[in-house]
Amino acid sequence: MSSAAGPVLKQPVKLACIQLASGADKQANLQRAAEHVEKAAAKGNKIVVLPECFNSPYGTKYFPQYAETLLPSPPPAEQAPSFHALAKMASDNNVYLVGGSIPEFNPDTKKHYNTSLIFGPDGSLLASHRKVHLFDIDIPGKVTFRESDVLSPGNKVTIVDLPEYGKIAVAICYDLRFPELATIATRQGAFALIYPGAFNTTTGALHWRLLGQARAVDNQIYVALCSPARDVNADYVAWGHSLVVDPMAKVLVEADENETIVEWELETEKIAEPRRNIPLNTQRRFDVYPDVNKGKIQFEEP
Ligand SMILES: NC(=O)CC(=O)C(=O)O
Repeated sequence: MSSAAGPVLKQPVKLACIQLASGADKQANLQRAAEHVEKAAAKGNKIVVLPECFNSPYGTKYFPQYAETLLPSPPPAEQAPSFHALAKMASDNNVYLVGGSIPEFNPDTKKHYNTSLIFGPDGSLLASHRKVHLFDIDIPGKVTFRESDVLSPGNKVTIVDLPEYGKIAVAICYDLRFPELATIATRQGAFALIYPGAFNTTTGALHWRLLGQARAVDNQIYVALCSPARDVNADYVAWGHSLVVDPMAKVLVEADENETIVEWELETEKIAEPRRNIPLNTQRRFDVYPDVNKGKIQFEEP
């Protein structure tokens, strides 16, 4: 559904990306995430974001090992410790929590997914997003990765309504490279595109910041990218550099590669002004590009 009014941020809101250093111990990762969510909340952040695969190392061999079964929802505690830890982090700290992503297993279909769980301040699950575009690339001598060896893709654009603030869109890492998903989310009224992600030292150096700025300027809304901290001893070395970009594509805050929290207050007028001054929203020519999906099609997921 297209939002005639465009993206709306109802009031200023502080957003934090936690650039978490995580390792092989899931319980320790959850504990560390909880400590950082508490720190971010204590500084007034109301939307807190964790990185992709924050509860495990990132790699196809790890997905089945760390996967949790998330259905039925809410799942039994022993089946989904990360789900329950995230719910508690959100409710203990009264924040909206974009819970990075975790590997998910659906025992009915026998499929694995890379899934982000989004919780409200009361600890209830508001939405989940399964990575739509799987990270299958081969840059010889640099980085080869095939998520599709193990994972299945999600098949929807994920918009989450935060009643006091407005709508956010959540997608995961490689999804950032696909502008269509971002523009559909924007037309549905999202004021921010939030991507837990884990680019690497090859593609991160080339494209992470550029893509964050590109999605922001394409859509004239905020973009937040949340990476794990870099661990040079990991199988997959994350780029780090979590950042927040404004609707004019200015990078407002950016981490280096170390564990840290980046935060920024998002402002209503910072969205409204560029949209008044450069009114892309009313100038689109869908008559010239009729193959563009105007965001009406949503697929149900099992
Ligand atoms: N890890 C990803 O999903 C994406 C990535 O690293 C890239 O696009 O580059």
